[in-house]
Amino acid sequence: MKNTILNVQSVSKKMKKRSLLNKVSFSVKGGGICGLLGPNGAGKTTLIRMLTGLIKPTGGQILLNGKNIMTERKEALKEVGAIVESPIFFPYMTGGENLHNLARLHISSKSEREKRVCEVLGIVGLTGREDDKVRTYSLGMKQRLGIAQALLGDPELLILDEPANGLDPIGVRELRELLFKLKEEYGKTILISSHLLDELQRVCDQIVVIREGELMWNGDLNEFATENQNLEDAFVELVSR
Ligand SMILES: Nc1ncnc2c1ncn2[C@@H]1O[C@H](COP(=O)(O)OP(=O)(O)OP(=O)(O)O)[C@@H](O)[C@H]1O
Repeated sequence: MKNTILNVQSVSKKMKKRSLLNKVSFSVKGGGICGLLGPNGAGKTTLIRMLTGLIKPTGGQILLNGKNIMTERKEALKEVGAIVESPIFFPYMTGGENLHNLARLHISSKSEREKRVCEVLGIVGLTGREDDKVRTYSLGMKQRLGIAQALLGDPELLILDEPANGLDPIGVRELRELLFKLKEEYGKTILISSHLLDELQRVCDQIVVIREGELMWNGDLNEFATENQNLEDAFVELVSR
């Protein structure tokens, strides 16, 4: 039985008396890829911002690999690496320099830092391009550099908010292959939010759907999208009810 890496327990967020999320609960087991779906304004980014410690829930609990994000914040946040909205870089620095800068937050020893930067460049397929300035990178390369940044601290859970947005078909395929590699070779657990439902259907084991801040579905992809109904049809039917 695999450990639960992400446990969202009755999480709510209210802002200015408005309910953005209302008692949302679900969990994600280790080594799985979970798709977070919902129409525009459903609350996906709000949830992701809470899972990465950028904002606080107004109710409920979030456990990252068993650590409570509110009471054990530092330890809990070590378990997660994320790209929220777009990855942030210094465009006039090289990909390698961007990674080295960020690695200082995670690793104090210079030689260990250099080793980890080399490793993450290899994982995301950017070895050989680390001395090029980020402004010369394609969007696909920038997304992979963003994933390399998220991997620096070797987190159990990777959270990617709409990582495939704007990528061409080759970039989408490379991202897909990278996600499989992270899951299968490195044992990472991945939570991915996207509106590209065909793509989610190819990569996910689990699906979570929210609408207007409410949990609509949580379960195996194969239970949600059956042989007769693809993910897009099942999603549209669910959120149109
Ligand atoms: N700081 C804020 N103050 C008030 N309302 C907010 C704030 N941030 C987000 N919202 C509202 O919360 C709701 C959920 O927004 P959120 O960005 O989480 O949705 P989403 O599911 O990520 O949407 P999309 O698919 O369009 O990215 C929206 O109605 C949004 O207008």
